[in-house]
Amino acid sequence: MSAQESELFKNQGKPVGITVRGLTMDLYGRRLLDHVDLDIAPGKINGLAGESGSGKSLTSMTVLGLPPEGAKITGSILYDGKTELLGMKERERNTYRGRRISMVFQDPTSSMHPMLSIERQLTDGMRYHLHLNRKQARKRAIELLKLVQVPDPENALDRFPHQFSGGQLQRIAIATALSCDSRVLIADEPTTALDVTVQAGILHLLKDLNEQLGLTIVLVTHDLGVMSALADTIAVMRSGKIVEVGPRYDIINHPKHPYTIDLINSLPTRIEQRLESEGKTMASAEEDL
Ligand SMILES: Nc1ncnc2c1ncn2[C@@H]1O[C@H](COP(=O)(O)OP(=O)(O)OP(=O)(O)O)[C@@H](O)[C@H]1O
Repeated sequence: MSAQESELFKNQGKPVGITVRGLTMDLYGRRLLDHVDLDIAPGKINGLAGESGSGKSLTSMTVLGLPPEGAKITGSILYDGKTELLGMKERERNTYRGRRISMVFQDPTSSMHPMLSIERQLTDGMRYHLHLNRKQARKRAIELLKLVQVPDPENALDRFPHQFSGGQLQRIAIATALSCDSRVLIADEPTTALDVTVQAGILHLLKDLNEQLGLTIVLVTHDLGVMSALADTIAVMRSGKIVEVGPRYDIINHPKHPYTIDLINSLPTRIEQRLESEGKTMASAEEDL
């Protein structure tokens, strides 16, 4: 089933954006984020790039509402142009985390309990947030697994995380992230741990969810190859700051900041080698998506 055919996300209203302004974070006397301005555009795939340690995950986790303990944070994070998330009371924040904004990680098992069935992983959130009974939650879980194209959903619900491949688990993690109708999905290195064919399947799924459901996606990755295949816009981070932002084409083809130029220059060999091993070119890989 394609995302368009799913009944799950009907009546969701328009896509939602998030506006980050002047986001600054200090922890143990160290400045980790420095006046980050970021427009997460509604219904778009918003890329956030930069090498390891540049602050991508800290920015994402703060937007999700899970900054590190003890961090001093200033600035503004506006949900849908009107609701200030920063400084919101924890109880209210909880209704945004997982219900409006969700996240998937590089390692899908990091957000799963190894001893709980896929049904429990998928339905706990819905039962708590959406107040569904077990039967209703199971029905919705089956729909969600169909949406992310996990084969034989009924059977899958009775199994455990270790019985699935990395790619299938990432699909299940995406289904869980969307289980309570989130309108913004932050995908932090969602394909980094997967081999290249499985990677293409997950990227395809994210694009489908974005286009068909109007899901706003923040795609966080150091891999500009993944970025160039998927993102509408790219923001480049370095040392806790955004150094360059623009449409994907401009950033990939006409980068201005020396750091972005270095990132791009380190890209072609890696990507081309990877695609060549599959008998593909960059252009054909994009057509595949
Ligand atoms: N909980 C924490 N306590 C202290 N420092 C932290 C914490 N989390 C991140 N940092 C530091 O903040 C900086 C940015 O880290 P962050 O994880 O956001 O980078 P990143 O760009 O996402 O890289 P990676 O892809 O490796 O996660 C790094 O220097 C990191 O060491």
